[in-house]
Amino acid sequence: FTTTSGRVGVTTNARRLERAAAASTPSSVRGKRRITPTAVSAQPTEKAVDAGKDTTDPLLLRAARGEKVERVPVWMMRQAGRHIKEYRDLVQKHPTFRERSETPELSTEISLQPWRNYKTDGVILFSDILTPLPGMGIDFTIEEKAGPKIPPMRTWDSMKKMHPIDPEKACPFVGQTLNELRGVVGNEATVLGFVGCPYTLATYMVEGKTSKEYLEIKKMAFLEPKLLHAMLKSLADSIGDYANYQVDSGAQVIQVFDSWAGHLSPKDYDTFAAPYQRMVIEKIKAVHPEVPVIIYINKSGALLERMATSGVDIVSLDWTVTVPEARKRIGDDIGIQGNLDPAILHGDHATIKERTEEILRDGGGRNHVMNLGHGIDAGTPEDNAAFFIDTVKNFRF
Ligand SMILES: Cc1c2[nH]c(c1CCC(=O)O)Cc1[nH]c(c(CCC(=O)O)c1C)Cc1[nH]c(c(CCC(=O)O)c1C)Cc1[nH]c(c(C)c1CCC(=O)O)C2
Repeated sequence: FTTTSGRVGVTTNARRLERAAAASTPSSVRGKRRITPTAVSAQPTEKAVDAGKDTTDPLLLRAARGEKVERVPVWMMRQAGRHIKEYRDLVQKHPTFRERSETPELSTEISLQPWRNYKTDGVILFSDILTPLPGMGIDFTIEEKAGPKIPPMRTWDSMKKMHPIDPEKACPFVGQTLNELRGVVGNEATVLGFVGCPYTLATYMVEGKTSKEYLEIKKMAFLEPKLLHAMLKSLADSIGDYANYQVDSGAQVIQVFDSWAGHLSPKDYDTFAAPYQRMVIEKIKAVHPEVPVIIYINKSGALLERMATSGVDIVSLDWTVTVPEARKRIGDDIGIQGNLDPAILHGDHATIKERTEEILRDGGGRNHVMNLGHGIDAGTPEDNAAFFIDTVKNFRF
């Protein structure tokens, strides 16, 4: 694949768009594009599509397209949620995660909290990677302490209840929230949608909960690979449709999380994770070639080259590699997101500033979106999160 070419900015973007256009059938597919009722007022999406490079578009969106920008944009993974006191107060009144994430008024308010408090360049939908599962016939609950719970699916019989998603029917609250967010933030920030990739979703379905060793899904991979492949394929089809529904409803960038794929050996990653990531990404690019896609995997230091060839526009780094190391390995043409260790936000301001600016200098201000290397820790002082965002916004080369 491509290595350092020295071509940056608009040229890179033009090439990306060419590649994306070649991989799709724009007019016929767009003609059939599903415009949902909630998407009707989301006009800016259409404008961005048609205008291509539009300087009135928000900073993060332009940077994610590979355009030259006036400063590096910044947001934080898992920024909406538990590290914010306003959110924890809201949890008292609305105790279940599903209520908070499936009621548009609540999820809109929670999505906006970090934007109002810190003026982040990105506003991410408050939801979860598991949110679309009931729409595929798989129910889940989230226990505040223990996390997600799903009746484990380990047999062909358990697969019988799985069916393709109809996102508009299954998750209208997601469409409404995204549409509302676009209306509120206008061009002042970029609205991000997100999905979980099939392998990571399957870890929750097969294990039934969060896991450390992933032994049940690995047993399935080695004892009943056909069953796991059937599950992953079914997930990929639905998740691709669900991601497109988010874009139709107003999401301007999509981040795909394959958080736990870093636990696989290279051979198993290539067998059980990569092909299904690609199916999701191709499904998005076939309908929305202009929408930047970001991929995140935890403990992904060994996987950078594989992530860069998944069809995405941006590789989100965890903190186990430096930006220059990543650049050497994946070239200058692809975007990089990250990669401050979230634990550094527990440090003092001098340390936060030093480590943040080091990454910004390493990123060179091109094809770079500043972020953490994983989600913000729940115990992070809000003042430190604010200081991190300000540090990035005040930095100049
Ligand atoms: C705790 C948990 C949930 N769901 C999940 C967990 C992790 C459990 C584990 O370690 O195995 C699974 C999950 N959810 C999300 C991911 C991918 C990101 C990652 O690697 O952390 C993963 C792996 C995205 C998310 N999950 C959530 C968002 C919200 C948007 C954001 O702020 O980024 C995203 C992108 C929100 C979420 N999701 C959940 C809660 C209770 C909350 C809100 C409170 C909070 O934890 O901040 C349930």
